[in-house]
Amino acid sequence: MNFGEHLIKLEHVSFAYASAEKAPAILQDVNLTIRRGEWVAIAGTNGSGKSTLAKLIAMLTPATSGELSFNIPEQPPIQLVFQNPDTQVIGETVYEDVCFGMENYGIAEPEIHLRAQTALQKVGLEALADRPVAELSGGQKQLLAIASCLCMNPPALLFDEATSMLDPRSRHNIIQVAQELHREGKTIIWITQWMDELAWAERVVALDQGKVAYNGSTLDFFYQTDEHNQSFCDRLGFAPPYTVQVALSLVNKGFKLDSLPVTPAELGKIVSVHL
Ligand SMILES: Nc1ncnc2c1ncn2[C@@H]1O[C@H](COP(=O)(O)OP(=O)(O)OP(=O)(O)O)[C@@H](O)[C@H]1O
Repeated sequence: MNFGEHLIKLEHVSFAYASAEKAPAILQDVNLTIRRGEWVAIAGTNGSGKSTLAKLIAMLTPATSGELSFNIPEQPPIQLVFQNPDTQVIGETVYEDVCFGMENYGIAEPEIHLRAQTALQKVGLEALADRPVAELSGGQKQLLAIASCLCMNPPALLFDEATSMLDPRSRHNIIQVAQELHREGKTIIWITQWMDELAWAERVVALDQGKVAYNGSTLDFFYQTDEHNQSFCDRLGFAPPYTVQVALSLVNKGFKLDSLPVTPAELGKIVSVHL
């Protein structure tokens, strides 16, 4: 797949907290390019530096050394969806909340209304516009957080473990909304510890103790093995998603699969050829 020009580029970027001078840097010599329209997943164990990298990419904190360049004329360039939607909710009602950021940006009233309606529709919350935010479920609050981001019309959205507090149905909803936004051309940066969520990404960047341990295709992350028959996913200490486990088990039993799946739908298609 061909992506547009680079949106964000990190060259030899390191980050250390001033308060932890003697400890190793949280991010070490990170080189990374994110292109316009791409879906990049950033994975890694607890403490590997994912959220720190998110803060740098979102310009919330400066790097200690190295260079970050942004090729984003739009304002605001990136919007973030955090793990806990309660940290992002400000308004009393759904409608008020979704309008808050736009008011702060000085967007004119008729435009605010139009954007709010469009964004709420996109995440399926239009019927709840007058509902107090306090009465929303966690999943609905997360959809509201996404709607608030969309109102600002950023070219890129960064989801920092945005599904980790949600039940499977709400998780599915959020992923579907993100997929739709990606189809519309938004750049998606998806931070996660859920290996099955990597399936939607075009590229996986895996962090290990602050360093980029892998930067490549999702397929290779799960299926390319070293001399010890360990994939990148195995080496980072994660269990591969169920789809990959089933495919590997079929291959081990002697099935010749035409291609290797990362999503359940791909697995279904491949297996149906053998029926
Ligand atoms: N304010 C701080 N001062 C010093 N060290 C910090 C601070 N905030 C985070 N750290 C350390 O930075 C490291 C990376 O944290 P970060 O939150 O980026 O990791 P993460 O991969 O997002 O982890 P998780 O999956 O648990 O959210 C951790 O070792 C953490 O303890």
